Amino acid sequence: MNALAATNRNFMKAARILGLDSKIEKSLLIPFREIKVECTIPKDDGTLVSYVGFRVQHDNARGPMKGGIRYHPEVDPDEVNALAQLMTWKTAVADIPYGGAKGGIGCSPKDLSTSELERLTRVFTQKIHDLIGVNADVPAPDMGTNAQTMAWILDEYSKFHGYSPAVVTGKPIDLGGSLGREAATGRGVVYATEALLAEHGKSIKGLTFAIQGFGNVGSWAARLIHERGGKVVAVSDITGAVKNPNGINILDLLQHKDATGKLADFSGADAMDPNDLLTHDCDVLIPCALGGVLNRENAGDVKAKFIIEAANHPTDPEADEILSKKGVTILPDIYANAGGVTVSYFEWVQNIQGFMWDEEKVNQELKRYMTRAFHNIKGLCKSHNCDLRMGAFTLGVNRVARATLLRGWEA
Ligand SMILES: NC(=O)C1=CN([C@@H]2O[C@H](COP(=O)(O)OP(=O)(O)OC[C@H]3O[C@@H](n4cnc5c(N)ncnc54)[C@H](O)[C@@H]3O)[C@@H](O)[C@H]2O)C=CC1
Ligand SMILES: O=C(O)CCC(=O)C(=O)O
Repeated sequence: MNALAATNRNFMKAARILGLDSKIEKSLLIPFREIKVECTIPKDDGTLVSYVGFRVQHDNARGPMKGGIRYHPEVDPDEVNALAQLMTWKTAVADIPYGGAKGGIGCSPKDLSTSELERLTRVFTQKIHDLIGVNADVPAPDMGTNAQTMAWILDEYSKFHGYSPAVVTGKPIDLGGSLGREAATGRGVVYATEALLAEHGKSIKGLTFAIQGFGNVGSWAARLIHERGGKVVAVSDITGAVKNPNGINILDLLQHKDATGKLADFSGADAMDPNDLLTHDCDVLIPCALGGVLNRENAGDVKAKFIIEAANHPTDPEADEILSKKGVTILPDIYANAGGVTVSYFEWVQNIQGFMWDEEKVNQELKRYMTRAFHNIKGLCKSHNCDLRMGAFTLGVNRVARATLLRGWEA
């Protein structure tokens, strides 16, 4: 099932549990605005090449729209639409004053030079600058983008609108980025995991973890789990996969990856088939890469008892059903990976106030927001007798529906 059909299905299930009327349902499902732009840039050799960029602004009932920008060859309008909708529910679950948006460019960032990436980002910003803004829509990094990408957007946007650091989050610290934002999604994943495990009388220490994706989210989650005494027994990324039943030394693996650009040939672990990562023997599985990776083909073979959805939409609804029948507990994306956008909110607040928080305060507040959201979700699981995904969806959808009604937008 494609990402949009799956996301709509989860939304409809939540809407039924909440008893929303059909007018509200429709108003919440249809995106506020969908933008598609052509971005033509000269390559370093002088030839022209065109890319298609998207920004979907899903909903702004609770505040400015918020969400990352992805650079990946498989970016398509339906997926961006689904990811924008997920952002609306995610910001509401985290209870931060935002709506949802997402953007992307269909390109392969690893095949572009730094100057080509800069030109592409600047052209994309020129095409969307009048539709984003500090109080309208605030982009951030996602797969294939990073703090440097945000710096280029900030600079290009500022040429049109004056210096506006709060127009993007996930910026470099030197340009008003927040301490702790780079690690925030992975750190939030770890706080969420701790909250879930505590409910089951367990802790990270001594449990085994398999992690798919070793970029921003995966590498930070792995490092913090390792720090807490969890055993990361398998890690994969686009370059390959490694395993060690006694636990991989993540700091050494990070050094190896930095030095060689790949996971393979790491002396502290054995090579494994990346296709086996999701079904590897472990207590906790953390997908931190692409969407739709858990599906009806592999869900039956998953060995983990807990899945923490650090990636967006890693679990297809068919896999959801199979896994729940097997008794696997899934912590859903719109909660589990909300740490990134939560610290993005702290960054935006700091920029607007012109005041910088220290990292300890950022991490403390992040933990408070993640723990509060977990207890809010559990409360709804109890009252609606539903799983964690529906607990999170009903929490987010209800908050957005209430704001929509209060603003008189239901007609
Ligand atoms: N960066 C952020 O703050 C947030 C990211 N997310 C989600 O987390 C996921 C990862 O994002 P980032 O870490 O930021 O991206 P990234 O670009 O930093 O890293 C992506 C990682 O996935 C790996 N990967 C790509 N294709 C793969 C494959 N077929 N098999 C195994 N690994 C593969 C890459 O090699 C890389 O290690 C995405 O789903 C993103 O939407 C969610 C919330 C916030
Ligand atoms: O930090 C942000 O604004 C958005 C992060 C994001 O794209 C996500 O949570 O999926």
